Amino acid sequence: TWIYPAKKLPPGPPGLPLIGNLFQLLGVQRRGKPAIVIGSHKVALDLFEKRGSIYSERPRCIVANEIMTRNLVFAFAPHDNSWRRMRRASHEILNNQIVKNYHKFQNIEAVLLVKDLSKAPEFYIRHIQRATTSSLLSVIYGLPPCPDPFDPTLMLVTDLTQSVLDAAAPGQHLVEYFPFLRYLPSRLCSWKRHAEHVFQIADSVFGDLYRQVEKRAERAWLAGTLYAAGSETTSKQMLWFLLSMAIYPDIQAKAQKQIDDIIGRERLPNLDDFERLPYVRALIKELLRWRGVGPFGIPHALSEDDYYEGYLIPKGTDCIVNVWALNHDQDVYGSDADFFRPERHLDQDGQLKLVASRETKDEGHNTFGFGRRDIEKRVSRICVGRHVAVNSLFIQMTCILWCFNITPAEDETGKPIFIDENEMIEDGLTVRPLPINRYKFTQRFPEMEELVMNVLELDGRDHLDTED
Ligand code: HEM
Repeated sequence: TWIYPAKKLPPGPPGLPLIGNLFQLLGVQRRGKPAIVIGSHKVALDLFEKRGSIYSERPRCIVANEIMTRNLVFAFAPHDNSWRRMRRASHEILNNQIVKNYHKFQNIEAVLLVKDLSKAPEFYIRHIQRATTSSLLSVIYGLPPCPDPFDPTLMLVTDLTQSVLDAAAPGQHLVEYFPFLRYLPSRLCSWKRHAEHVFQIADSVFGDLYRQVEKRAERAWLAGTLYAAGSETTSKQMLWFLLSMAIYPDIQAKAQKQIDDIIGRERLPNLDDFERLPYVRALIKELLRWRGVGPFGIPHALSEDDYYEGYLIPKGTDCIVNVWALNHDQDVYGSDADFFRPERHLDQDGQLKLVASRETKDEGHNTFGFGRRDIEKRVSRICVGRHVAVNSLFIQMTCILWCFNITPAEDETGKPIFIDENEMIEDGLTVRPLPINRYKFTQRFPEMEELVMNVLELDGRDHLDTED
């Protein structure tokens, strides 16, 4: 990071690292590319929402976008007509109204999830990935649930998504700063061979999935993008949920009390309970705020010169938001912003309320990114899958809390292991908790298994036994 030399450009940090600084707007250079790092709600709102039409470009990303996915993943693609077509098409199938049609898939996946957790809790990460990914297979491709947590296609899509996320993280490859390296022959560059290999595999996997439902392969990558973008993010957010429940038992107990009061023990929760469980919804908002999976979101870029507060921001500038800092801003969330406290999203009657900042809209966090909601079909880059994501989180979390008490696993001496909420693994653009086997799932009442099997039987899914 260097200070940008020209006087009228935003001020740079004298030797400060990029992450964690408290400036509202920093002008920096990343190996010759102009960039700004935004650390304030006001600046993010001014630039990405009020001036969204020119701040919705994506930075050029040679490896992730041009080689690995040939501009076909619209999440990283330029803000052009092809992006507009794909954005509009995904809005049509993922908007707030239409997502109600997917409740049935999400409900049944959550029931399969708790069944898997009770049978083989040691594979909790795979169970969560399976449930999230499989419900997206149903939403996007109309395919039936995939019961096997080790299904080769699901595992391949997880690996492909990880390769793209890694390659898209700022600073991963020298070629992003010296674009002429792109023209070196593949045999001389392992990064290029890897990127081309990822493209071949992804093209064949997405093509095969798409051909199972329709012959028109040209939309295979659009569907593949939604599938890949949604599965990794939502599963990692669920891993943070398990961690938060294990280390905040009082919050777990409050959520369970509301679930027990409203739903009782005679039936499992489903997505029709959404409005009736404000504490669980506040818990989701708080989870996305406190440990959002994307600490820097996806960078935007500026498509024409702009002046802001007297500073020139040149066309082509990369715009990175320190989403983590915004989500932990004490001016917005108070002096306890670093703590996990769902109550901050509730009023004195226990109903959801807007947290202090109008900039976060009704979401109460910035983890789904930026852009105007009213014109999101045409301009905005805000996460197009956020309604499906919140519904998946809601039903998976509610079913787990209804069935189990989540506690830290015990060590060989029988003592609960210590789980550090600040330890995390960075996977390119996303973060997740450490993957050690660290939770105990204790059934809350004996009739649980029978009720779960009844639901699966009624749905015709009782034959889906993952142990086979
Ligand atoms: C907890 C879950 C999720 C999180 C935290 C998340 C977060 C994000 C973020 C930060 C962005 C970038 C926004 C920006 O540029 O300002 C984004 C974009 C996107 N998300 Fe999500 N997402 C989640 C789930 C999903 C799901 C379930 C889907 C699909 C079903 C999805 C599809 C997409 C797509 C396609 C984009 C690119 C939008 C564009 O560039 O126009 N996401 N998401």
